[in-house]
Amino acid sequence: MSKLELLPAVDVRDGQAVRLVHGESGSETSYGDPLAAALAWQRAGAEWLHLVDLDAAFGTGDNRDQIAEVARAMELKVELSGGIRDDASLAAALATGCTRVNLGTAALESPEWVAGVIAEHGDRVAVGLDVRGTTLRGRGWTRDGGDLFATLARLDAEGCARYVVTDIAKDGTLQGPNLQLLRDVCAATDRPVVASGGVSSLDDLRALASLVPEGVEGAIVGKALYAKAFTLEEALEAVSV
Ligand SMILES: O=C(O)c1ccccc1NCC(=O)[C@H](O)[C@H](O)COP(=O)(O)O
Repeated sequence: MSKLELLPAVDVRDGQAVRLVHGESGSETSYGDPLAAALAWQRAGAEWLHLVDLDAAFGTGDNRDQIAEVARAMELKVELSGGIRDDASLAAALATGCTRVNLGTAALESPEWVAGVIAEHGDRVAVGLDVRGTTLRGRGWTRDGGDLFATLARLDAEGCARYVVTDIAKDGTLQGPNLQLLRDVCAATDRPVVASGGVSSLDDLRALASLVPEGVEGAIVGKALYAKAFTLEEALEAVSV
């Protein structure tokens, strides 16, 4: 059985590594220099980094140069997210050498463009399914964007390689992941799923690891690492079996 991949998160707002609560703009706690945070996760043994440009996601500017600097400095695999919605932002994201990009809003608002991107870039593209209940949210999670399962069926038919599934109600709250949502998504698709939002403990990671046979491939971990609920070394050890 494959082990659960762990993706420590570096979310960048106004040039700083931050964590939000429920993804809400204005709820930031700052954790300093994004490059320092990313290098710390790399030194601790991470194989992946989940790197988010929150300003690009919210439409309040971007941290494109800094994000590119972080991505280029990494030896590990990078999943890049936030505000990738057109040819220019996609080209800039791919040019960082990241392993894959995560499309969110575009999958809801520009389905034809996203279908073309999936057809052209295959496994280098994941789609973020950010939900409240089973309603998708776009534009930095501020606007409704349709039904989760209808969108999933469309993206599956278009050949989407992978989904990053976030329960917004859990994100940044340290309340544990929404395991039922993940089971439901895994039951609806044969594509791998990366779980995001709410991890609070090593037991949460073990619970997510138990869903690997159902299709959960990885878990993004943000707040718990910054709040020192556990170390990344402990997390990697917890999911190593
Ligand atoms: O990923 C995005 O594009 C995004 C857009 C708008 C708000 C938040 C966004 N991402 C947040 C994350 O990816 C978090 O780092 C991740 O869900 C970790 O959550 P947690 O472990 O609960 O801190």
